[in-house]
Amino acid sequence: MTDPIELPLIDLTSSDLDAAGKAMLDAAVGFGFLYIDSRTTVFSSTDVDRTFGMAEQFFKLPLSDKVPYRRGSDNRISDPGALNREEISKSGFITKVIVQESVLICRHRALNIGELQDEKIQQPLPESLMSREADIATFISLCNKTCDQILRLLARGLEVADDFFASRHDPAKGSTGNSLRLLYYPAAVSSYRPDKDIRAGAHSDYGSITLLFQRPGQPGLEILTTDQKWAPVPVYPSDKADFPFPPILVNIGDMLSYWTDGLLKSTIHRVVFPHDKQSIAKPTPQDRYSIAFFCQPVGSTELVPVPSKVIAAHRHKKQDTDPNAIVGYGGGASGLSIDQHRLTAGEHLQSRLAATYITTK
Ligand SMILES: O=C(O)CCC(=O)C(=O)O
Ligand SMILES: [Fe+2]
Repeated sequence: MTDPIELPLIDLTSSDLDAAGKAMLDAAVGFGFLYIDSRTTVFSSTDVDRTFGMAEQFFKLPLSDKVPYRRGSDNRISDPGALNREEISKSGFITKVIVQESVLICRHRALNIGELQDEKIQQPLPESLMSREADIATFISLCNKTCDQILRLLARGLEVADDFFASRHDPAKGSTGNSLRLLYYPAAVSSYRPDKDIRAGAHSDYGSITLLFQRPGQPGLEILTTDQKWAPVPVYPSDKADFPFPPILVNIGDMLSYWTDGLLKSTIHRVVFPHDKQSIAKPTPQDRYSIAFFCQPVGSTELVPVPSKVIAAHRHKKQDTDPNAIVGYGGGASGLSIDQHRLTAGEHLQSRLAATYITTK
């Protein structure tokens, strides 16, 4: 097995914005993944613990109470009924999914909460969550604030206006398709097949950035390194400080990678049953809970070229090795989709969602 990966730990409150922007950009270019130091975020440990508490309460409901909240085609309605049944086929993901077999069983349960409107939940949810609407709204607004801080630092690193990305992700400007996903990965059971079973299959995320909250002692995420090896991502970085809660793991999604002509990496990742913790031969196979927040631009945002010299330099370098590469200023190749109109963020997301979910009745 590959050694755990050492990801950079980024401080969101640094007064040296140029240095913080450069550190953020280097991590996004080098790994596509990074930690945000939880001592420097807008979240308190109470905000995080409370949301995990809601997730535990929800996933402990009897199955019959959860089935009505299965996901609809708009990616908003929840999906907890997909108990061990979510299937990802070889053709399911457009290019990036890696599966050993045509069908892989992903052992997780997820509840997607779509964008709120006026702090109100827009989908049916069980009473135990509906009654916590204000807490959910608070958590989502802290996630949005964190994404805003990250996008500003990335813009600083790319040497464009600080609000280049942030203003295009402002939920006040229109619907974004942002979503909060509560995830539960049950511990291995006796029928667990170490060579076949996986908790979440290999994939890249679709949007701009994803925030991932994890629990102490519940690892499982792995990323595919440039030499095509799976490297575990520890819940805590090796220089373990006194964090109030595990650092927020951030990864770049396909859209931001496309938008920056591939400079920022949308890295393939998966969730496994870590052998040391999850083998059923061990006395206590463990559950894993995580919370993901998927951040996207306002749907109508045209993925216009990013006027960044850093991206231009990256493209020129690519062109040196491939004379047919198109040189531009961000925007994904020439910034135009195949039918020659500028792709919007909403179109980009819909094309990925449509290709991913297979209805399994
Ligand atoms: O739960 C995790 O650790 C990762 C989840 C994930 O990658 C996803 O939902 O896209
Ligand atoms: Fe993911």
